[in-house]
Amino acid sequence: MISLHDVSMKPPGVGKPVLHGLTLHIPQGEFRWLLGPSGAGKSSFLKLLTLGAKPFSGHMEVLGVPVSRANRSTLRDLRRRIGFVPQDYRLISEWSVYDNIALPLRLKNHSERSIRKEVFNVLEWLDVATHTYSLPTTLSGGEQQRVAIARALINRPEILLADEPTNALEADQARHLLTTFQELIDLGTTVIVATHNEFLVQEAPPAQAIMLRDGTLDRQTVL
Ligand SMILES: Nc1ncnc2c1ncn2[C@@H]1O[C@H](COP(=O)(O)OP(=O)(O)OP(=O)(O)O)[C@@H](O)[C@H]1O
Repeated sequence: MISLHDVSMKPPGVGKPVLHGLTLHIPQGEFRWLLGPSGAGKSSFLKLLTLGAKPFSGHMEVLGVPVSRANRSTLRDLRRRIGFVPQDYRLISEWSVYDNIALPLRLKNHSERSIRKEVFNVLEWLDVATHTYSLPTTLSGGEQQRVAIARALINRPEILLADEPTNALEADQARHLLTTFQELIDLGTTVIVATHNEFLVQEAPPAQAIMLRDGTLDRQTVL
C-alpha cells in the first residue's frame, strides 16, 4: 500500500520542490504505469517511493509506515521490503550474476544453501540461468536488465518499482516481463512501472496509469 497526501519533494540544494501536491493511493497488490513527458518527475517520484528521499512536505505512508516520521532503522527495514530496478541496472561489474543477485540475501545473513536455491529459482524464472556465473559486462543489455530485475525480486519485495525496465528488451522479452509482473501481482505485490514505451502500454491489458506533468499529478486514468 502506498498513500500520499499533498506530498512535495525537493532534492538537496534545489531551490523549489520538483514534485508538489501529490495525492494518491495505491492499494496493495495493484499495478500502475507511471507515465509523463521527459522532466515530468517520474524518476523523482520513484526516488520518493524507494525511500531515497523523504517528502519535503505532506504525508506519505508506505506499507503502513508513515515515512516522514520514521527513524533510520525503520526506513532501512522498510527499504528491504521494496524492490527497485534502476534504468542503468547498477550491477557490480566485477561480480558474477550469481553474486550480484545473492547480495541482498547475504546482507540478511541467509545461509549459502538457501541463497543458492533462491538465486537459481529467480534466474530460471527470468530466463537468464545460462549466465549464472558470467560477469554482467559480458551480457547483452536485455540480459543485464533481466539480471537487475532478478536482483530486485530475490528479496520477494512487497512493492516492485521499475524505471524503464523494457528499454533494452526485444518485444517478446518485454511481453514475457509483463507476464512476470502479472505473476507478482497475483502473489500480492504492488508493481509500478515507469516507461516511455507506448507500444508496451498499448499492447498490455488495460491498467491504471499515474500521469505526471511538471512535477505534479496530471491525472490517473485507465490505459
Ligand atoms: N537533484 C536534482 N537537482 C536539480 N533538479 C532536479 C534534481 N532532480 C530532479 N530535478 C528536476 O526535476 C524535474 C523532474 O526530473 P525527473 O528526472 O524526475 O523527470 P523524469 O520524468 O524522470 O524525466 P526523464 O523521463 O527525462 O528521465 C526536472 O526538471 C529535473 O531537472
